[in-house]
Amino acid sequence: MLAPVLSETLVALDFDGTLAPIVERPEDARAAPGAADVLTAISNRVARTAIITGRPAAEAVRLGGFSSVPGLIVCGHYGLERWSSGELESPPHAAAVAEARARVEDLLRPERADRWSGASIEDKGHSVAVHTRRAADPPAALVAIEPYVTEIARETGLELTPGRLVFELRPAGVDKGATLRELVTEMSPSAVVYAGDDIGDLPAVEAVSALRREGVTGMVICSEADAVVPELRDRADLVVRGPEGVLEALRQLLL
Ligand SMILES: O=P(O)(O)OC[C@H]1O[C@H](O[C@H]2O[C@H](CO)[C@@H](O)[C@H](O)[C@H]2O)[C@H](O)[C@@H](O)[C@@H]1O
Repeated sequence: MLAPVLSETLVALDFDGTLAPIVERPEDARAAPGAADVLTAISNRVARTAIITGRPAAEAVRLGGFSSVPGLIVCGHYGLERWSSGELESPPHAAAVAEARARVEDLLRPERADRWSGASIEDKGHSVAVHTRRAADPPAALVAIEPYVTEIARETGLELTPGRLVFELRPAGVDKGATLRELVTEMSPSAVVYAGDDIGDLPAVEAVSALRREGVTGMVICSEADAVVPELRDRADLVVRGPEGVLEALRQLLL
């Protein structure tokens, strides 16, 4: 399907769960073995390769080992930041994030945290994430903490974004769909491939559907990581087993 337009294709990829296996501690995540080589091979054949991630852009480059992938664009914080050719564009931090961080730190004090004991904060600068993967009962801890982080989001004017055993508090108005659209506007590709695994990837999947209606060839790859997001799996053209499966699908595109 893509072979005739491969050189005019934009390949956009999520990071955690798609290029990097899910691990217990966010700081321990690394791209699957061979990921940088596959991205290099892809970049040499397509119009553009991009990563669109909830991570800070420079962190995704570092954890992935992607600094020398030719022409790679990394859109961090869902598109708030952009890294390319070693240069990072990043707006000033929103003041509301500092307030949210203090409120979350308070929530996680041991004397308040009985129902989400083991939950941890990830301070991402432009946003704050609350993870429950290391709680005794991670899904129950996520449910228990939800009303409290919802209240923090409401009071600080930040957006609450759910993910894999995580809630993120981040500036509103940016999502992976809008960011994918921006890249398409800049590059006018004939085809778009998007690979993701989580709820935060759904706006990009929606953007691919809209692009198809406009005549752009689209392909969605769903990475089934440690859990499945049915709305994503049901809309995917290809469902693969985690980052290893994503890399294999990308290799197949080159054949
Ligand atoms: O858009 P992504 O690249 O998928 O990033 C989304 C969030 O991923 C990270 O959290 C997830 O992966 C962690 C490491 O495997 C895992 O421990 C956690 O449970 C997952 O939710 C990252 O920590 C967040 O900052 C990203 O926004």
